[in-house]
Amino acid sequence: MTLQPWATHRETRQHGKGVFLKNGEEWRADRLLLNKEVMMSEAVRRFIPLLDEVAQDFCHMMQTKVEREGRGERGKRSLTINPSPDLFRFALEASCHVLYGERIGLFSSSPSLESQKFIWAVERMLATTPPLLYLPHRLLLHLGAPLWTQHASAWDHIFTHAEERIQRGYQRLSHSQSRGPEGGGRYKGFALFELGRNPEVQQRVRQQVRESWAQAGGDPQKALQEAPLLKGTIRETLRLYPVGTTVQRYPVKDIVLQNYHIPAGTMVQACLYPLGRSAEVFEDPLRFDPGRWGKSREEGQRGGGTGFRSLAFGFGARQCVGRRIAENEMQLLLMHILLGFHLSVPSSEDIKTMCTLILMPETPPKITFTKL
Ligand code: HEM
Repeated sequence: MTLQPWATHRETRQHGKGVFLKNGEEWRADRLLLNKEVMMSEAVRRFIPLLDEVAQDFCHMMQTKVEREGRGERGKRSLTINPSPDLFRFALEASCHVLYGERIGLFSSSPSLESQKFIWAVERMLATTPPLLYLPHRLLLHLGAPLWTQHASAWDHIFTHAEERIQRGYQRLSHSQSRGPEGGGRYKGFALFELGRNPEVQQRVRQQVRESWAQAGGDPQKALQEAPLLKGTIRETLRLYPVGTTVQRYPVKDIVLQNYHIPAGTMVQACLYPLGRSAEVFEDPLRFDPGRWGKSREEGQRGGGTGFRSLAFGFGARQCVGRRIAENEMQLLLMHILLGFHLSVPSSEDIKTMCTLILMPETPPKITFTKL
């Protein structure tokens, strides 16, 4: 698996590498700057209202949709849909609002051509990445494979879109070349599904959210702080459905792991899917229980006392730089959905998943939204 052709293409286009592709001191300097912009508590305080605005707009859009297309008595209508396309738009709209300080209008019934093209580019880029990672690049070039051309032009479009916005003077963040919205819609779908098929859990989370929202006086950050089950829901979702399925490291010196000698430079991967479902690590691992994360670190969980159980965003200095954006975006979305809708599922059978670049449902689950 190689990222080299992508890195070379970016160099040709003078797009720079970004933290994702850099290493060593070069990486550290950029990363420290980015941490200030999107990871530190001051930055989080600044961007939460932006995410909250998008989450509330998403729910208004859903309210209108349920009212217009749903069944049942007016004011209490239900609509069963595969919400993935809407959630994907939400993830893009929310990330762009934070990164560029600009809304791109994806909830509109007729988004601008520019926004549509941006969505197509992101979709195209995501769809073409997995095969390109595993097929020999020279062969693809030799065959004149359209896959690579499509991939490269999708990235070009994403960069142009970002650069235009940055040029317009919005200085939220220098373009991070993020793996950003990847998977953004996906794990939200998994979360809605688990809440839908676990009505008691859903009710418990909603109860906490109602109380915290009522007490927060419209301050979204305060509301999240007082509703820890929301964060637990995210962790629980990513435990069972880790969108990035592995975390990788290359030890800088020889180490011994579980009595295996690992030479320096060997790629070592933690496989998050089996980890999250292991009875050696989590008590009753298949139970969706957001409350398990609120308990003291070791209570209700098995194994030694390392705390390295929630690894979906990686760990340490190289952990996901978009983590605070993704966590808060998701919590705010769930908060507003739970305040406005009851969720249920037409089928509570386990979702079959497949792993391409990220973990995806074989068939996205359908969710019934009923207005409260
Ligand atoms: C559910 C959402 C997301 C998940 C599960 C996720 C997961 C991850 C993981 C596992 C890593 C590797 C961490 C490590 O090796 O320790 C990573 C890195 C990264 N992520 Fe995310 N990510 C998400 C959303 C985002 C968002 C929204 C952005 C940007 C806005 C982003 C930008 C990045 C970047 C730039 C890196 C590379 C950081 C570096 O190497 O310094 N991610 N992500």
